[in-house]
Amino acid sequence: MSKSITFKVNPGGSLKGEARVPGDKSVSHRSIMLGSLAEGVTRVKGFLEAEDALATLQAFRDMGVEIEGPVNGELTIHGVGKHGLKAPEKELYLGNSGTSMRLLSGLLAGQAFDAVLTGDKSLSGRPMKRVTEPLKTMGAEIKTTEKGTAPLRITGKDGQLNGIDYTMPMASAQVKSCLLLAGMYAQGDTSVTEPAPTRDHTERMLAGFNYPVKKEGNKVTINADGKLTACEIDVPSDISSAAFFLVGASIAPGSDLLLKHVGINPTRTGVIDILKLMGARIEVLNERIVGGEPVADLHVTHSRLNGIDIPEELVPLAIDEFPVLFVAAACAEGQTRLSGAEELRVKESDRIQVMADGLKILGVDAEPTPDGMLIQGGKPIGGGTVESHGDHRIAMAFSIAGLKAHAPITILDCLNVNTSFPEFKDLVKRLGLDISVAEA
Ligand SMILES: O=C(O)C1=C[C@@H](OP(=O)(O)O)[C@@H](O)[C@H](O)C1
Ligand SMILES: C=C(OP(=O)(O)O)C(=O)O
Repeated sequence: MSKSITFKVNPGGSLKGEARVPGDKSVSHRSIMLGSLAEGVTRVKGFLEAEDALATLQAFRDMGVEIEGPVNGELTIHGVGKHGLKAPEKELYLGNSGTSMRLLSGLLAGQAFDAVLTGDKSLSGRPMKRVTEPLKTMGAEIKTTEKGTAPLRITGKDGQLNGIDYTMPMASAQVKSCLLLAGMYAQGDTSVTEPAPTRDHTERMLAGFNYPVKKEGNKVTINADGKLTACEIDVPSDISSAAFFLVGASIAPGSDLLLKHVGINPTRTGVIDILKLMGARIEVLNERIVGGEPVADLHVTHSRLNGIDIPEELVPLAIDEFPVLFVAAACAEGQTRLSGAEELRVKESDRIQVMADGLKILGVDAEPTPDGMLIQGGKPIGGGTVESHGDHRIAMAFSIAGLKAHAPITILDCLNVNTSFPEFKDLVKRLGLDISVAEA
């Protein structure tokens, strides 16, 4: 029986102190995938011990990879080499994780065995044709439901995939990474061109494992000629988790927070740029490179925010941060307009509709549009009961809204916070939010 969890947030407070949020989810997924395919033993530090990354870990155990840990975020992966995975005895269940399913579809298309990928209700409703169509052009055999959704039934085409030169119709790091992983098993070059820059953790980590990958402008190219050599991976803290605190400290008077060791890869820092355009006070301190990824400490204090038109080029660079950025917009003076963000409609929930519905319940003037939202901010935020629709980022975003609300906020269906940030409620409470959890 799955339990249900409700967050109850009392209004007001500020966020103060120092924190290190958990490891980056995107980097954690990729550390398991590439570590498993490498030759030798890969050691990972800072791994995200949350359901999504653990689903990827379990999938590789199910394909015969010996992985020790995680213990305090540390893993030891005994790589089996590019051709060493074994046929799983059962379906690979990937829970709520779009990244696991889309990246694995590419990786498994060229194996010497068949596999079936399944997920929870939310993941089973998300579009998979964006990966299965280009993979089929490469010669892959993958069956979806009629709607183009999971389960994905993959017939391994060992040695029979061909490279392609593919221009993505949407800016998606998952599609790009899926095709690059398939390209490691294809004859000839596989090139992926992106319409706008997206997170490049796959490319960086491939280079870290010494696998040749070429980048020219917005085109990335790979082929099957390389091999992965085991390495050490230090996963930075997830800027997508830090985002809740960046917004919380910006909107709550008296806040002063230091967030340590946050990944500031330029393909992920849209949230900092957008908040700064709104007038946020965020200092990027102690910048350094850790295991091929830029990292810094972020110091954020309260400031007055103004509404803005969010530049469209920043959208893919902040794609997971919009639920909480909508809360920032609700607290900012004047109008904030988001456009060019239709991808938000196909995440764990329809993040445009679900946020607009919840903000309206709290008395915020929020109008959804097909590809974004219009928010008239600066008026008092009220209390009420909102639905997270089982989407972790919605649950955490409405919790942060409590800092500026005038009455308690109850958020239903919050169990899925465990997919990316199981420590959220304890950490945000320690830093100053009056949050409690009720289980049913
Ligand atoms: O590649 C990744 O790790 C991710 C890419 C993004 O998805 P899209 O590629 O669908 O934009 C993002 O929303 C997701 O949380 C993680
Ligand atoms: C969209 C997300 O993840 P995924 O696509 O991996 O489910 C997210 O974490 O916000």
